[in-house]
Amino acid sequence: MTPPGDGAVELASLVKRYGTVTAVDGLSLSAARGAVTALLGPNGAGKTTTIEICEGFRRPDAGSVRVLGLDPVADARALKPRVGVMPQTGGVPGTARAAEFLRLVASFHSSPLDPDALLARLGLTEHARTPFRRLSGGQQQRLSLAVAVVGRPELVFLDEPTTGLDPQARHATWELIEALRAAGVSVVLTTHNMEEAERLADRVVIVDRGTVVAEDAPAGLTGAERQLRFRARPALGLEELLAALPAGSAAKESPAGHYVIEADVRPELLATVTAWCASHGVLTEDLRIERRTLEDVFLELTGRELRP
Ligand SMILES: Nc1ncnc2c1ncn2[C@@H]1O[C@H](COP(=O)(O)OP(=O)(O)OP(=O)(O)O)[C@@H](O)[C@H]1O
Repeated sequence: MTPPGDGAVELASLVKRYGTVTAVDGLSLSAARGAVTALLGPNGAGKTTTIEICEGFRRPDAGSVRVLGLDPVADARALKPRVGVMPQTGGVPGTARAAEFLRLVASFHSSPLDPDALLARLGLTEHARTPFRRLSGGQQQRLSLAVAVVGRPELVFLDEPTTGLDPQARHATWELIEALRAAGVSVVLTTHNMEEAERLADRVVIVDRGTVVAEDAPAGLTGAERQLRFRARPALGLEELLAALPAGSAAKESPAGHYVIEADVRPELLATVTAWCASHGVLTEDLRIERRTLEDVFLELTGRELRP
């Protein structure tokens, strides 16, 4: 096995089974220090299990784990003050009042952030005295995020930090994550939000069936290839249009009335498509040239079928 690198997180050939289910199946990844690494993957892909192994909450059945160069289980005491954790749910006792609990966590650290300023930043000042279990789902998540970062950790694990948040809270969370990155903190997060991954991540790691299927910077994954997209009336004769395009082009309608042409996008291609539309009495709307989205790449790599 190759020796681990010096990333904030180094995983090599990680395996975790729950009975007959292999949740993590030989997963290797390196999350660079001072960078935001986003794990994307369908439901059940093994993201949470992987993060929980990094947090020392679960032991792998095989493979190696290094977090800030240490073993998350054997070196748990050394890692605790250096690593912040925001679990997918919970993480705070139900009866704990928001501000009291955050101040308590802050008191365990040598140079914490100001808990009240953090509550204000995450829009929780009005709920400072509310017990955790009485907070709304989105407020609970924001408090969990505050708890994860109040100790000025070197590394934070955020499991779906913005799922279920309203747009305001989502943007406040993104800004906080950007500020962490600017301060040199290493961030490993999971998300199902492609916009979030594109906006925040230095590196995106796509996980499927317990293993990494692609990893790169967001722009590296979406590539330089471009597509032509437009809207028009449903059920245009795509085969006929395709026949007019250069060999190797592809065209699809999904959903009805939304067309994508994947081809070498040059001025001549645009001219051919618009000429074909004109000769068939088709008025195109929103005709545009764009890169593949991260969601396109994600669906290509992981397929469209629902996961059990
Ligand atoms: N404690 C457990 N006992 C048994 N099976 C489990 C346990 N935890 C997770 N699994 C199974 O392991 C697989 C991976 O789950 P995991 O929660 O790691 O996926 P995930 O990628 O985080 O999914 P999601 O996007 O839905 O949060 C799933 O098939 C899940 O049902």
